[in-house]
Amino acid sequence: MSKRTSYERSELGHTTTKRAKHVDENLPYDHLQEALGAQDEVKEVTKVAHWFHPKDLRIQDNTALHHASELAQRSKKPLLCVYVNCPADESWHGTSPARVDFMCEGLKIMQKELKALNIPLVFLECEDRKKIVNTVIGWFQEEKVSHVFGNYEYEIDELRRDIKLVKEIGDDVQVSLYHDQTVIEPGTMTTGSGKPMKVFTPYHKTWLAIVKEQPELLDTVPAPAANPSSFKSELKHLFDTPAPSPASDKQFSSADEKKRIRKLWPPGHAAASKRMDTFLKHIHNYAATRSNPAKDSTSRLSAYFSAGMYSVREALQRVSDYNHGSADFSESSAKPGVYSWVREIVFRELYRQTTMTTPHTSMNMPQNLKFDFVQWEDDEEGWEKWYNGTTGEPFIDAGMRQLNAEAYMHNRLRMNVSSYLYCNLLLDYRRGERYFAETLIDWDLSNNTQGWEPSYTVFNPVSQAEKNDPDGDYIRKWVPELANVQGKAIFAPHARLSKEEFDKLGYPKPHVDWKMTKQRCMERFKRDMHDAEP
Ligand SMILES: Cc1cc2nc3c(=O)[nH]c(=O)nc-3n(C[C@H](O)[C@H](O)[C@H](O)COP(=O)(O)OP(=O)(O)OC[C@H]3O[C@@H](n4cnc5c(N)ncnc54)[C@H](O)[C@@H]3O)c2cc1C
Repeated sequence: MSKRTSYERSELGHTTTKRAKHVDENLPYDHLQEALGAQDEVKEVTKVAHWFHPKDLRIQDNTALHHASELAQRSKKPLLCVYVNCPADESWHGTSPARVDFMCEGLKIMQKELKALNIPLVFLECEDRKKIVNTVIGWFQEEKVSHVFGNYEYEIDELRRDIKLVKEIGDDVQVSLYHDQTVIEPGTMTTGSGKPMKVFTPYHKTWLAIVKEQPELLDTVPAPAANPSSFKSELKHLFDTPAPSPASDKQFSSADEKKRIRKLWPPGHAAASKRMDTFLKHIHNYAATRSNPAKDSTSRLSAYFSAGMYSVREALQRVSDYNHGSADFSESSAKPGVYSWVREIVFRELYRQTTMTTPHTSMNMPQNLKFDFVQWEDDEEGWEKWYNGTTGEPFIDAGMRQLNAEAYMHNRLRMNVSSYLYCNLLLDYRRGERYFAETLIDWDLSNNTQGWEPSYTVFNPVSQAEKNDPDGDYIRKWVPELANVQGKAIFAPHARLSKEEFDKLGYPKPHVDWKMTKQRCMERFKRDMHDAEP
């Protein structure tokens, strides 16, 4: 993948902890609610538009699109769809070439699907991310749109974008936003004292109870109804605007790479649905095998959820059908595979709630602000070895090589390589977080920032590999230098083989001593965080 490995200060840069706390106390989401509530109702419908964002790229079970369609049908007015392509926004967020290509191909599929319903999907180009709102408002005015629909995005910049939209769109256009990314609306699950829940175990328990009580939360909505065919000629100028293609800094490094990634990750709702079919055939094994990366037994649906090509409601509907029609996904009622998979979806739900209710997590700041006081090291050699997968720790190197080859990494490895980066190499975790964003096809700000949230747990890559890759097959697959190493030596070849045997492999010796660097990390965290006052 043609990707960058050194980042500008502004890309990793972050605000002060004081400012972070201020933002948390003045939620952009609340300001957006206020702005939406202050709008006058626009009674006369001229045209209805749905504005797609990079997280709702599907026409099936798309909440805002469905409501837009209903209004258009009721008022017998045309439904139009729009997407603003802003490469500068993608670069700002660090979106990977694989993900940009996946989205561009997905948009082409949607344009065709919508055209078959006589609904145009118009692509607007915008060079400056600060001008996205003005670009789209200009188009709404040109097309005399009276009602705009969209789904919420919970990251701070996107909430601010929508605040600007509502405030600047003018009195004769009404904006309506819907919750679409989750089963339970973010922000609504609160503790006894009315604060948003942040701890997984109680959140999970409550989530399971709510969904069991209200299985209708998993109901899906139909794709939009067709515009009358006469609109096809009336709105001729809106059909077939050229779909965006990846910008020059988002190109694959070779035609081979493009072919390989596209084969691994075919875009669109139909491809996601097929993947779900396959996964349901194996879901019974999920609890037992999900942590073994060699088994590759997880759903690999994350790219589809993160681009919104598949809705979690639709996925959970399918799981509920498998679960004998029941939305009781608790440990005591559901099969272990079902319980365990839904639990991961609940992590995803909690992380969206956290993004919305702790907005500083979208600002390159750790959730626990004390981690912002840690003095990180400048081990450039370690950094280079980490991203190339040549640290000399086989499990870490296998994970990083999978990431570089597939634009995806198994969850167990994500946990290990992140811990290795900020604990053992003691490098700023934000560098790894950004590298993930610029490489993963499934990059998702909520899951990525919260996956990278630093902690005191230091994973031991040798015992982790012994436990989760017991036969060493995952390591053998991704680190071919070790393909012929037998037995337990595969997990720590430098320590477990003779010097002569090791030297023949052409594999590097460990860049750092794990035990010593664990100790260094504990001392550093304690030293820098103990008296820190965010
Ligand atoms: C450091 C780090 C960074 C991560 N970055 C991302 C990211 O950018 N995008 C992303 O989608 N996930 C991220 N994850 C979470 C997780 O690794 C991936 O969602 C998972 O590996 C995707 O594979 P799958 O679809 O086969 O998952 P499955 O095991 O089939 O799980 C089903 C779905 O549940 C959700 N999910 C699974 N695990 C988690 C988790 N730990 N946290 C939140 N949601 C989860 C995903 O949407 C996933 O598709 C990260 C985890 C870590 C530790």
